[in-house]
Amino acid sequence: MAMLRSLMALRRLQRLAVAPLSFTGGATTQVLREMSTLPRVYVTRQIPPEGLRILRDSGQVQFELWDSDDVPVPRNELLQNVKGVDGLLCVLTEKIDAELLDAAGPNLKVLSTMSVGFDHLSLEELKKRGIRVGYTPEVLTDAVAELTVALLLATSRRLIEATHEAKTGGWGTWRTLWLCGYELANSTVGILGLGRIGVAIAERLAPFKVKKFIYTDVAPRPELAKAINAEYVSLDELAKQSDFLSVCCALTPETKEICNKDLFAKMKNTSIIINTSRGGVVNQEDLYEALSTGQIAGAGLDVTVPEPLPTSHPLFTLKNCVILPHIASASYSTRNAMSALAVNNLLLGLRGQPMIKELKL
Ligand SMILES: O=CC(=O)O
Repeated sequence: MAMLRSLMALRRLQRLAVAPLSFTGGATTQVLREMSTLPRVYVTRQIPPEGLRILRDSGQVQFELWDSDDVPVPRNELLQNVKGVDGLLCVLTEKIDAELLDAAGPNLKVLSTMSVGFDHLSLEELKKRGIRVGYTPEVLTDAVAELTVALLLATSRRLIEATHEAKTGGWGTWRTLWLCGYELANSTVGILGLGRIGVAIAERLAPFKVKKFIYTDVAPRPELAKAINAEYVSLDELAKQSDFLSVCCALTPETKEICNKDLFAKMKNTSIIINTSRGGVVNQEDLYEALSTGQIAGAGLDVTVPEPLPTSHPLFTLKNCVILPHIASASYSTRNAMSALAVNNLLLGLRGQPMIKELKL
């Protein structure tokens, strides 16, 4: 009888433990923390339903989540909410640094970020503490490549300017050179940082009759380059030869502001730069100068510093600069796949098993 009672109590506990808790620090949360022995997880954002379902159905953890997608968890609350957790699932708006890891304390074993980029994580601090890190590459490659092509065409064929003119009375008679842009046919496309995403972009651009693909990286990547018949060149040559320069590299100390006035000075005045990696790779003051003086023809940016870019930023005043609010991976299927992968990485990590996608620290 006693055994039956404890079994029933355990079942009840498990049900409670896997219910999503959107209250932070309330009495209910406190009671559940005290009752359950399952590993504790904090999720810093309301994640897409696929990931949430896996987390909820796993029965493996008790979790709390910041129940909003519109407002990131304030830093102070985050520091409070991570106290004592075993696992943390974050998105790219959270800075995971020594202060946060100290606030979490020694129980934290696994961090899973719902992003391919990891420049918001202090890898050194994570490594020092023996915390394993999961991330979400590959599942977003198609979406990012697709958006990059869309942004490239919107910029090179001046689509945003054109719809604005059509809507606001600028559309007069058909004119021979009005709203002319640059075409991909017979062009040279340069890729700064050749990885899966760079290859996927090139594969999509090739049918537009691109003449040549070139790329640069820390070293040649012959296996990847072979797939798209791309030639390895220096950064200087990349700047000089590219009609379209697609920035696809990770943000690291080496690539920080690698697109600066020296690089823009080497580019053709008919060239277009597209950045779907991280805003920090581009020096925005130098970019403004290059665009406003006609040193280069246009820029398409999905990423900026800071994000959101203030509406008063000078780059917003330029017709030849198309700015998107960091949406490269924003398709329903991809964001769901990212959330599922992030949750599975977390659960596997907490079980001490290899993650599906784990960063080597
Ligand atoms: O920018 C998006 C990501 O890193 O996933």
